Amino acid sequence: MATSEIVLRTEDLDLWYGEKKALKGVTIGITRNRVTALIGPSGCGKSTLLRCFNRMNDLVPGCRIEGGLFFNDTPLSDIPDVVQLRKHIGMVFQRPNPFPKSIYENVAYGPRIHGERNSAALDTIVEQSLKQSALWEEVKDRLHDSALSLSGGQQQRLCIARTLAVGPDVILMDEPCSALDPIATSKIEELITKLSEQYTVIIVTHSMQQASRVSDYTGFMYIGELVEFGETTQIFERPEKELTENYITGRFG
Ligand SMILES: Nc1ncnc2c1ncn2[C@@H]1O[C@H](COP(=O)(O)OP(=O)(O)OP(=O)(O)O)[C@@H](O)[C@H]1O
Repeated sequence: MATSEIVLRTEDLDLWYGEKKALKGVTIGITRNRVTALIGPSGCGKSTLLRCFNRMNDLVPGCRIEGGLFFNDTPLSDIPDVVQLRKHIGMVFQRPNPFPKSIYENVAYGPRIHGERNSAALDTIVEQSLKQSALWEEVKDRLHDSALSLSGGQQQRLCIARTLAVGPDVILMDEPCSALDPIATSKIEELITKLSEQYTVIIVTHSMQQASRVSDYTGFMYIGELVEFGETTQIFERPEKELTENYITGRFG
């Protein structure tokens, strides 16, 4: 595969939280404009790996990383400014976490931080981002209402809009539907599929159904190791490793 198709990559990546080794020799390449799902039992290191990609682990005391971690072939450690890095690699968390501000201000916040002051330009970014996150029709008449007045599913789509507003390449999603009901979940899943036309998405999920519905590639992790990685259909229909098969058939979890 041409390197240009790989947007993010790790090479023999180890990570420790103090004495505890949470990632063991993980090598993975994330394909541009595709959805990659990370699955595996609780505590296997899915979120840890996801957080490596936008250096969220930098903030964790005692966390140490060895091995390669690259964004478009540039080592992540060479990128001096994590604010700039996170403009390119945005993140959506498990629980929707809008700021206690208006819907408009939530989306305009990032572009403002990155220097956009023109109000017409901000209006355009807010409208486009809300359209891309499939929220515009529901909120266009109440942009100045508090974001906290939205439902959980709407708040999560607002958080996605907030990420899109700064023009990222990659969107990291850490169990984005785990706090949502089935209808809100299916809206987010539809959105993920649509977003992958333009963005690269990496999603951590506990739901194998969700991984098989939304992703092109799946990585199965177990106790800090990436046991198997490949096209989602292959992982779910013809896993190569017995451990993967045992997990996806529900023999342990
Ligand atoms: N900030 C931290 N400090 C110390 N240990 C941590 C920290 N974050 C995670 N860990 C440990 O690292 C291991 C991997 O955790 P991680 O959250 O990445 O797993 P996960 O697969 O995402 O789990 P879950 O599915 O339950 O969210 C676990 O043993 C966890 O306890």
